[in-house]
Amino acid sequence: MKPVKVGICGLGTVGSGSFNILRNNAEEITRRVGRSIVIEQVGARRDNDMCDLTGVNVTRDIFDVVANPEIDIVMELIGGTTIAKDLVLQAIENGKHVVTANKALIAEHGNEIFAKAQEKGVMVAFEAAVAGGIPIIKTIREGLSANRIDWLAGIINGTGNFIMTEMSEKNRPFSDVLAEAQALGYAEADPTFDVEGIDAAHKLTILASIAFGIPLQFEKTYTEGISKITAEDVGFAKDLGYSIKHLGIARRTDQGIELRVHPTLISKKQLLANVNGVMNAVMVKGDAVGPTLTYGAGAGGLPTGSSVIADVIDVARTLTADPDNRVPHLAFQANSLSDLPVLPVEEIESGYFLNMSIEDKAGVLANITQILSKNGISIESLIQREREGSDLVPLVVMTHIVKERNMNAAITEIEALSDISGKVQRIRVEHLA
Ligand SMILES: NC(=O)C1=CN([C@@H]2O[C@H](COP(=O)(O)OP(=O)(O)OC[C@H]3O[C@@H](n4cnc5c(N)ncnc54)[C@H](O)[C@@H]3O)[C@@H](O)[C@H]2O)C=CC1
Ligand SMILES: N[C@@H](CC=O)C(=O)O
Ligand code: NA
Repeated sequence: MKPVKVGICGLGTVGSGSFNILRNNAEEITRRVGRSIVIEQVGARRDNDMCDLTGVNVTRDIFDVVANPEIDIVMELIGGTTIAKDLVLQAIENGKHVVTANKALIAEHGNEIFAKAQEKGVMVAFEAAVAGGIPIIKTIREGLSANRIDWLAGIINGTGNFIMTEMSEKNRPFSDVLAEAQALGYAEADPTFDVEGIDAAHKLTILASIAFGIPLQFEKTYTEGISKITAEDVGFAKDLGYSIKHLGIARRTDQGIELRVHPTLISKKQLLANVNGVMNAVMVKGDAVGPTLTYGAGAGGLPTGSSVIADVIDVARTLTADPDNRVPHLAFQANSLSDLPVLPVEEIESGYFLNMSIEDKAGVLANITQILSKNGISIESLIQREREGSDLVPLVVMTHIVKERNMNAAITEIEALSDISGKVQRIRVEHLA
């Protein structure tokens, strides 16, 4: 059989990892596909020392790749949402299948891209876009397709988890760990995407769409990063039996879909609480299967390349299939997507960990508990400690589950008390059962 011909656009961390996997595992891949997959052309601004480009047709203009009539599959590995969007739309227009690792592109422009791909009868595959090397898209879209998915929750940013782990286990400064994550190729081109939760929000947007059959709605995803978490928060959480993890959570409720990314306290007994470093893990709860957990490297050239090339293989195997019989891009048939609303964050329900600095005098604690009770919030546990050399002492309150709106009202009232210094630190708590 004729070989399948691919064109690689972008030869950075993921591009070079994918290039080397295709080269090094060529024989295994041919045995799996039934024909070989060859690199017809590479579009790169510059060569990459990690790749032996001897004999490879290299162009400095990535649009040469999408125009190349020999190429069946275009791999978009440049990142960003401007040139990458033009490139992918042009590839589709030219009848090429596309494999991408670009979560920002899929989360923000996927609805348009998939509509165009459907019109043209081509596939756009994006396993590498969520949780790097973990086959989570395939797991939800195919492995769990018999289930009504109730919720999913995951550690879906490797850089953030690496930073949190190194800071809490080795007391390393934030900026050092971030610099190391960048050197290792884990971070986004703009690392605030990792640190402020934007990258995780892109990924959660995609996961929620394929789990619940809703259009991609990145702009409605509630997003908080890890930058405001202090060593004191981590210490108190530990004393209470919890770890703080940056989670993406998507949950179906009677009112709609909760879609949120934020630091979260989870019991140390949860498997997720023990996912450290660059590793990612996603729990998915289906009505038939119950809870499942998928775990693996969330970033890095070879792990991410593993997902990119798995997609290339999938596309190569189904090149000749009738487009109507392929797995739909968003797991559900495009004309069967649901208009379930994404809930505003005030409507979500959660437990809360509150950490505040209060004056060490009679009556303050009573005022705080009264405000909480007035807003329908019941306390699960409470820690008050001395702080050496200060009249202000930390007070930590853990609450039972309550609506975010009630918690907002209580925090506003507490912050207005004269015996409270500064803001109340609020971290949500999840029990994931
Ligand atoms: N690094 C990682 O672990 C992961 C990255 N991703 C995604 O994969 C994509 C690529 O990321 P990385 O490989 O980390 O980035 P990178 O910055 O290492 O590589 C991107 C490459 O594309 C090239 N490039 C950009 N614009 C170009 C243009 N117009 N013409 C030619 N070359 C161009 C750059 O020169 C660079 O070599 C991004 O969408 C990223 O979000 C997804 C999962 C994991
Ligand atoms: N910057 C991302 C890369 C993979 O998606 C991360 O750290 O998870
Ligand atoms: Na993946």
